[in-house]
Amino acid sequence: MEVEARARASDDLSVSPYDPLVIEAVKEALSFVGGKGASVEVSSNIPAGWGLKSSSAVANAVILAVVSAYNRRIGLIEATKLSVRAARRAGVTITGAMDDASASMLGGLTVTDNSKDQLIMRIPLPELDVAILLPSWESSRPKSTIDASRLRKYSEITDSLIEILPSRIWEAMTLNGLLYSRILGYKDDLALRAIELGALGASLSGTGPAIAAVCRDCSDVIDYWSGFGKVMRSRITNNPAKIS
Ligand SMILES: Nc1ncnc2c1ncn2[C@@H]1O[C@H](COP(=O)(O)OP(=O)(O)O)[C@@H](O)[C@H]1O
Ligand SMILES: O=C(O)C1=C[C@@H](OP(=O)(O)O)[C@@H](O)[C@H](O)C1
Repeated sequence: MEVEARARASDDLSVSPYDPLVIEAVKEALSFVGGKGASVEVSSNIPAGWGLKSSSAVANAVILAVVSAYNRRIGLIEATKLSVRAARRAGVTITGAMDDASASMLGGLTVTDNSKDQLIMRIPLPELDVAILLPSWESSRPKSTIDASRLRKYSEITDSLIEILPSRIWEAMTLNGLLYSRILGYKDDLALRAIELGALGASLSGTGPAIAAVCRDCSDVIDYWSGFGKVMRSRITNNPAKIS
């Protein structure tokens, strides 16, 4: 799944689609390069508002495109920090989501402290098969519908799963997903069924409602999940964001 942003330096600001996050990301990049304006177009095949952190990928792509339109260079971690700031300003995140933004920017698995916008570790992953289900009875949800203060009450438990990394990544994914499904009121039976069908890990994705499974071969999970909504197939990547 990919986001592409094309940018041209200009004297004013024009963005397509016209979206608060895209505007905030352009502004962050302009303030980094000291530029006046940019014309930016974004295209993405990541469904927005399903827990797949489409916003991190969009903000990352916009930052890199605008910086490069001004013929400037930026480190990927610094670019991620600008992207997180844009996401906070646009109100599309609870914590800033440095975890998701850095994973999208750097590839692989990243562990972060979102309260400090700090990258703690990056772990390369086997480039396994991934199934994603958008359940037909659910719909996309804005982040503002989530009670962040209630989620924070579980942070000791979710943080404890970091201790089983890097050896037990898929188990941590599954346990984290079970807990978040329960807290946020989603059914967890389809993730559990994926485990029974051979997935290494299966879980609510982010704050949902999408569900994701990681497998050596997700064909059986995809056949089963197809009866419950739209299934997308992807692959884990360790590749960083590309500037071309
Ligand atoms: N293709 C896109 N073009 C422009 N903005 C997008 C696009 N996809 C996502 N976004 C931005 O990301 C936001 C959704 O992100 P978010 O609420 O974090 O949901 P999720 O992480 O579940 O995808 C949208 O409101 C929009 O600001
Ligand atoms: O907004 C946030 O701070 C977060 C949202 C979640 O992602 P989604 O937006 O994809 O649900 C989650 O994965 C991430 O760790 C933190």
